[in-house]
Amino acid sequence: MILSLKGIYKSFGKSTVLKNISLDIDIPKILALVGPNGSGKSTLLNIINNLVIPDQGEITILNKSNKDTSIFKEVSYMQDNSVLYHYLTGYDHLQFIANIQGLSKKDIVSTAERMGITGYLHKKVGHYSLGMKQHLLIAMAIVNDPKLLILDEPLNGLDPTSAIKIRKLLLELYNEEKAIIVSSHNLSEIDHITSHVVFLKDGHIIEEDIKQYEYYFYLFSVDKLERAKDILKRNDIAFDLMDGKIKLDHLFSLQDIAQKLGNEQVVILDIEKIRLGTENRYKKIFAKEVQS
Ligand SMILES: Nc1ncnc2c1ncn2[C@@H]1O[C@H](COP(=O)(O)OP(=O)(O)OP(=O)(O)O)[C@@H](O)[C@H]1O
Repeated sequence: MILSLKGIYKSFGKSTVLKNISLDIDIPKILALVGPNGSGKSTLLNIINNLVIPDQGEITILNKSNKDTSIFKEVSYMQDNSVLYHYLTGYDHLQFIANIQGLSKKDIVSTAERMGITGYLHKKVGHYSLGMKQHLLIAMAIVNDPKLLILDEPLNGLDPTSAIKIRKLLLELYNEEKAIIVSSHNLSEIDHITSHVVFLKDGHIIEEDIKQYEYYFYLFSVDKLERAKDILKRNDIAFDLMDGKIKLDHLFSLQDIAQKLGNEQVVILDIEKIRLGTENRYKKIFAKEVQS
């Protein structure tokens, strides 16, 4: 097990942000941590990285306590760009990590090449755009080739081309047998890059395999709902109701359904083909928050 959380609690004053969080992560895995602003994502990531001390609970990384300094070569934590020094160059930042981690100049150069930042590596960070800073932060996180990579909002400020490149990089790292935890608000990106999602809601986690979101369904609006339900039941066609519409699995033949309803004077007003996806799952889990 690369990371194991057991019974983590954390409060700030009277507000309990994390309640009995337990989670096991093995390699290879790309896991997204998702939740509304203030739900405790950064607090949880900080706790994993021993930057915030939980009130209760245990964190082990590669079967060692997260307080054991020997694990620092195996873990990287990318925070937001406030950790960067504007008066230093990108190279200075990478060299600083290389010195601590006992890495060579070759490691810096190859990481810079992999991240496509060689062209501005010797410029001061104060002159970097948001996307350039983001590339440097990721370079700093991967230069030591860690087994566990924790990235807080890695796609922040990236244009579509850069986002596609980072997505590719994460998949490469996954194929190199890493475990990656990504905190992100970008739900459509999560569909592309992750295998599992952990939703943080009211201090608890809901962990799900993303595969279950990958199915499509149809939503039919009809003029005579009761008659349509009756027709489907008589024809042994399984359906659900959603927002006053008929929800059907995508495997049914649209033509066949339309014919059966039409034969009995039910008019189809609209048909939507919907992919469940992380965003729709999020809307369901956080229905109250989304509506308010
Ligand atoms: N050091 C602290 N002192 C007091 N309260 C804190 C502290 N750190 C976090 N909090 C509170 O804990 C809650 C969770 O904050 P956290 O930053 O972990 O949320 P988040 O999910 O990362 O939010 P966002 O998506 O906005 O980054 C918030 O209500 C925040 O105000």
